[in-house]
Amino acid sequence: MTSKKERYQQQLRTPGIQLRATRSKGRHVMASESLPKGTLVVSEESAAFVLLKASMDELCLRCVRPLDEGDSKGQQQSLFGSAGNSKGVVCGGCIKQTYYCSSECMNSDHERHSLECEVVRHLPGITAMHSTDYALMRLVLGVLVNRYLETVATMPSTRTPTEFVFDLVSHRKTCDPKWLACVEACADDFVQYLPEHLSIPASEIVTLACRINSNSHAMVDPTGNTNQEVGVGMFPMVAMLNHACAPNCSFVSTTHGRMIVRTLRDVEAGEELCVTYVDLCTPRSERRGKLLETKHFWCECERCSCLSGESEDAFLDAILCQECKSPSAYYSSKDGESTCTQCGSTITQEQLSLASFKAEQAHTDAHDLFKARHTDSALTAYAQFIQRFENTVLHPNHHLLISAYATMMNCAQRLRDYVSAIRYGSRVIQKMRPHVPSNWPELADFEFRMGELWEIVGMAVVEGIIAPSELESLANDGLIQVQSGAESCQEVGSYVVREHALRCFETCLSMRRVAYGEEHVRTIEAGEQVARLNERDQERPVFTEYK
Ligand SMILES: C[S@@+](CC[C@H](N)C(=O)[O-])C[C@H]1O[C@@H](n2cnc3c(N)ncnc32)[C@H](O)[C@@H]1O
Repeated sequence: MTSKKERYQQQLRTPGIQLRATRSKGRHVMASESLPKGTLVVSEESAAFVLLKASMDELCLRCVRPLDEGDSKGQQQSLFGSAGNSKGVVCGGCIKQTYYCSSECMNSDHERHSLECEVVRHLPGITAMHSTDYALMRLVLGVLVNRYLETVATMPSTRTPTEFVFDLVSHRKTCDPKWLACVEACADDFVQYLPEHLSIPASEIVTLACRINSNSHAMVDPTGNTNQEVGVGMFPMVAMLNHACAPNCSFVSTTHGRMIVRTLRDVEAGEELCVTYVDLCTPRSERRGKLLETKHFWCECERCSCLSGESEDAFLDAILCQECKSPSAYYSSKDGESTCTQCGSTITQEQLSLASFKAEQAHTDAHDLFKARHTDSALTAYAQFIQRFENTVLHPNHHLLISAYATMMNCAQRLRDYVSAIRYGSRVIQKMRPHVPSNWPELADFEFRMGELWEIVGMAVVEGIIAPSELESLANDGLIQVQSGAESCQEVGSYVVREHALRCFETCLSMRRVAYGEEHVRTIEAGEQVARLNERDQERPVFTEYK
């Protein structure tokens, strides 16, 4: 008989990586030898996963491919009754909640789905009645079904065994009581519908829901086209990695629902391998608050323990000194008064809070317009926000500015103002870089988008749609060398594509090789762009439009 620890270590197959457990850190993953950047730490198939409601009729529940890529395109068939979708194959038994790309996928999932179908049918009603998350309860069901199938398995499975899910921390005692009360009421109804062989006390359903809540991972668009979250799954080995606000690893989902963790930089033997559970560009207090609320611990990582002024972290929510406006200064607060670390001028705590509040309010107003798709008005509101607060009130690396420029980039792209989108995008990269590790996947995505934008702009110049003089705003920002004026549109445009688009795609490629690995669809996509531009070419650019 192998011990539980050995079974865990067998799952973490990578040499040089060890699972440890201590009182202060709980279980965690260590590098037992030095690991170069880009080392695959874990590659795991979920113990169970579900698709979010918005993706349910877009992706196959079996292979997670888009439904219209399956061979049953346009067919309407069902193992359980009538079907009503023009894409893929739908189960009529649980009424538009389970779709497959092909009848092969449907048939191979039949044994599993037949165990859950009846409960799934009632799930929208049960979860709505108790204000409980549908995906959470469907994942509870998925785990129970997979656990049952493991006990009767005749076929070897590549999935991580569900026994590891039942070992994860639940934090049930420290959960939000209101949330817990809803889940408890929901569990009471839920167990009524469970078939006999899945039967389990309602209280255990609640603990399982808490485990899922504390340890699940979002799965993103498997096509690699967007960062949209499409599903959520249980990856118990990935869940062994603790959090740090300056992580040395990141996790990304792959096509077909796997989750992989890779090192982002060279790691020394004896270092703990960590990922992040929160957005790294949010201020320390926000990160800590979110971790406390959702993961039930107070973050004491190196970045959070750094004293103000010793790290860039202090600037994420810093108000500029109203006297000296120095970007290397911040207000140090004591006894209700804040003193500038550079010039010593003081400001009251109320004045400081008011300045932050006004900036946050203006930012929220602009963002609301964006969400309502009033793109022109949103862009105007953001421009006013920038004019009013950047360099006067907010520190240049303030998190609201990062978020504002990222949304302005989206707005400009929606409005097909690609030159402005480049300007905003370059600000995002510049402001984000100090707060994220090298080879950070999100930063690589921005580089890719910048590559696309530079190529669009370059080709538009070649074709005379954009005059070279229109690039002046980029030249003023130091983003492009000013041309002498003697060059033709063809020369200027080609220069833009070669020197800017290609460089961005190359940067993205080298980052994704580390964070995603050579075989990931996103690395391949970046490699293809580099190869295409290197071979260049008179063809028009192929780009995905931002919606
Ligand atoms: C996904 S699990 C990580 C594995 C966990 N240590 C275990 O023993 O199962 C997340 C939980 O680990 C703990 N944790 C993760 N990172 C931590 C950190 N930096 N400091 C303290 N606790 C942490 C918290 O209890 C958190 O809810």
